[in-house]
Amino acid sequence: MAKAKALLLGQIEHAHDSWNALADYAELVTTKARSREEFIKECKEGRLDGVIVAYRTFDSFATTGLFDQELVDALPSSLKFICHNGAGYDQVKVDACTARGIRVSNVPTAVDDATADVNMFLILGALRGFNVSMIALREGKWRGQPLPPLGHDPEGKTLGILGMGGIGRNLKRKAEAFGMKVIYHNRSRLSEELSGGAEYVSFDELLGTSDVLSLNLPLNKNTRHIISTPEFKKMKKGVVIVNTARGAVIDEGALVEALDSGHVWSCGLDVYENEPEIHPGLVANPHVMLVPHMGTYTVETQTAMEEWNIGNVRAVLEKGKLNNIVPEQADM
Ligand SMILES: O=CC(=O)O
Repeated sequence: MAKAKALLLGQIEHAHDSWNALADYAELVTTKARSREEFIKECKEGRLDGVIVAYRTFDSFATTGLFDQELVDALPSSLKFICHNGAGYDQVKVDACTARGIRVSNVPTAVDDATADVNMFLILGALRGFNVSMIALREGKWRGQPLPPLGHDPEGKTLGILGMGGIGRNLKRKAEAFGMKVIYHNRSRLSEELSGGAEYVSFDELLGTSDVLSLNLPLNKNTRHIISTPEFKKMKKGVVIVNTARGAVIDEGALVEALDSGHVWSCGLDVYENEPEIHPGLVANPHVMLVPHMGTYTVETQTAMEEWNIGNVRAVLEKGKLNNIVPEQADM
C-alpha cells in the first residue's frame, strides 16, 4: 500500500529532526507552486493526491493566499487535516474546512509568553512615548528639540484586556508586576481561577475606563473592526492602544484619526490590517511604537511552535487525530 503523504507548506526553520522523523510514517512532500494560481493548478492536476495532512506556516500565505472556499475546494479529497503553525488562524476559513470534513489545529499556549512580552514592551514604550526620542537620538539630536512630552508610568493605570485567552492572561500577570490594575472583557466571563481575580466588565465599561486598552482577541467575522470610530469615542481622552493580536480587529483609518485628533495619546502595534503594508498615517506619526509582527519571533518560541505543530501532524499519522482542534470544530 502507498505510504500516506504529509505536505509542508512553508519552511521548517528549527525542528528539522522532528519533521524528518515523520518520514517513518509518511512520504514528506512540498509544493513546487510559487503562487496561488500555481498551487491550485498543482492540486487540480492531482500532483498532491494522497496527502492526508498539511503543515502550513503563516508565511506560506504568500504562496497560497487564504485557505478560503476556492482553495479548500481545490485540495485533494484525501486531505483531512490542516495544522496551522500559529495561534491565530484567520488565514484558514474554518467554515469551508468543516464543510469538507477537514479538521484544523493551531498552536496555542506556546506563543503566550513571547507575545505577552512584546505586548508589555509596547505598553511601556507607548506609555513612555519613547519612540520620539529614539528617533531623535539616531538623527544625532539627543532627545530632540522641542523636548518630547513627558511619558506616563504604568503604576496605578488601568489596563483593559479585550480577549482573555492565553496571551491576555499571561499579559495580566506581567502588567500587575508593573503595578497596573487589570480589567477584562471576553465573550464569556472566566472562572475566578482562570481570570486570576481580574475584574470582568462589559465591553463599553472596558472602553470607558481603560487607561491602556490591549487587544488580545482572535480575528474573525465577529471581531473585524471591533474597535472603530464609535468605540474610540467611548474611550478616555489620552488612552493608549496596544495590539499584538491581528491588525484588522482595529479599523486602522479610524485609529489614525483618533491619534491625529489627540484622543488616543499613543499606540503600540505589532500587527497591521494589510501586512506588510502599514497605514501611512501610522508611519508618519513618530509618537507610535511600531514592530513588524514579531510577537513570537524568538528562537525558543519558534522552536516550541514548530514542535507543537509537528506533534499534531505526527498524531494524525499515528492515531488519525489531532492533539488539539480549533474551538469552532470542538464538536466535529
Ligand atoms: O501571530 C502569531 C500567531 O498567530 O501565532
